[in-house]
Amino acid sequence: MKRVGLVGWRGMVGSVLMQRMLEEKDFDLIEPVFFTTSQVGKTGPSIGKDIPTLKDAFSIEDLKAMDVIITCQGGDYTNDVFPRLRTEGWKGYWIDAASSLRMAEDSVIVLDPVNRNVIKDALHKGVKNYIGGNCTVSLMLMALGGLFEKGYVEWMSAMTYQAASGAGAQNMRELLNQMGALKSAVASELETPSSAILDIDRKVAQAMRSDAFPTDNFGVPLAGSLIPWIDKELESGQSKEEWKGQVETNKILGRTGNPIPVDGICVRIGAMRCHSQALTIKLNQDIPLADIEGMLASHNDWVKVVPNHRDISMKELTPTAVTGTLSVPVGRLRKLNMGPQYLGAFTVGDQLLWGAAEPLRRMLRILLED
Ligand SMILES: NC(=O)C1=CN([C@@H]2O[C@H](COP(=O)(O)OP(=O)(O)OC[C@H]3O[C@@H](n4cnc5c(N)ncnc54)[C@H](OP(=O)(O)O)[C@@H]3O)[C@@H](O)[C@H]2O)C=CC1
Ligand SMILES: N[C@@H](CC(=O)OP(=O)(O)O)C(=O)O
Repeated sequence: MKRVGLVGWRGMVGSVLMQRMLEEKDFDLIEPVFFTTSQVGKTGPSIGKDIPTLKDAFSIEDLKAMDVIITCQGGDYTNDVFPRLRTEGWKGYWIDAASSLRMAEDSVIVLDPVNRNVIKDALHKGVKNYIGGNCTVSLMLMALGGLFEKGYVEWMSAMTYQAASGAGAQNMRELLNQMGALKSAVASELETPSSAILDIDRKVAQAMRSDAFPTDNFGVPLAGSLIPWIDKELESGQSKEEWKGQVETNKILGRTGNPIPVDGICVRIGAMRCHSQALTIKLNQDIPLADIEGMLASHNDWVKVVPNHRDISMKELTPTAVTGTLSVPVGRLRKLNMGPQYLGAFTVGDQLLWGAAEPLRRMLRILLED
């Protein structure tokens, strides 16, 4: 049995990974060893079998004893520990949720329903580093994999509506506290049906702009508003989240030259853990809509084509419908006014499942099969 070290299993992404590994009985197939940066020697999680107490996630000696390490601990941890482990001669497989190593030459971005061939090729060539993709990119490819697989995408623009969870657990709490603060600011008016809506609106705006509004994590209000910037600012004028769209999509698809252009604007909105994206796709030929729907629907087991009608879109193509599930609905599919090669689409996905944890545990399964 492979000895698999788990780092970051207690965090938000790590907890979702643990839940999925338990559901899929992954622990039956491995000898798990749990690591921590803060609780060395304490009892590990309950996984239905005996495990050693928690080991030090900074101990290169302990980490070196692993055949595989899966980490959801974050980029700072990766940047610190990974180079030291490799310098010390560790030859095991590194599976990571953080972005640090994604664009490295000796790594593969894993999303096996889309790039199983790229992963398999890399394994046979001896590649040891397998990194989960950016959540918006992975969710977009799960939805549109059918079109990319057939080579029909000339370029794509993604306008995103990203959930609070992408910024971290504290940000999810802050979003809810902001919602609560807004409700409290107008609680009595809301209970009085005759109160004027513009007075309510003025009080809400005042609350959002007041210094007392809870913004320690986001820096600005999100509830009742939005944030049109995610991640760092780049010289190109893109946010780093927007930059990832093209480079990661092309790397996942295994395209080395002649990248498919992908660009857009990434926006944080007040959803909890589902990212949504409005996509404009330029096809390289005029493909009938029914064929496009068929290609998308048959690409993988999780994508679901939602017919382009009002009621079903409102019910099934939303964060409310998708949250906590592996389903990736794609809908609002129609040819745009710009011409028959221009396709509009809208997709939603849980950014902690297919956007973060699920590709990692599936990579472990591929290693166990290999
Ligand atoms: N959030 C996201 O959407 C995505 C995140 N990622 C990557 O995953 C990394 C981890 O993200 P995320 O899971 O959100 O990070 P968290 O902040 O939830 O967890 C990170 C670590 O913090 C420590 N920790 C300290 N206090 C607590 C506590 N009260 N509860 C739980 N853990 C605690 C744990 O380490 P210990 O047990 O060692 O103390 C834990 O592993 C990110 O840095 C990013 O690189 C990737 C894709 C999406
Ligand atoms: N940047 C994403 C979350 C994330 O962690 O992305 P990455 O894994 O590319 O750093 C968001 O804020 O929604």
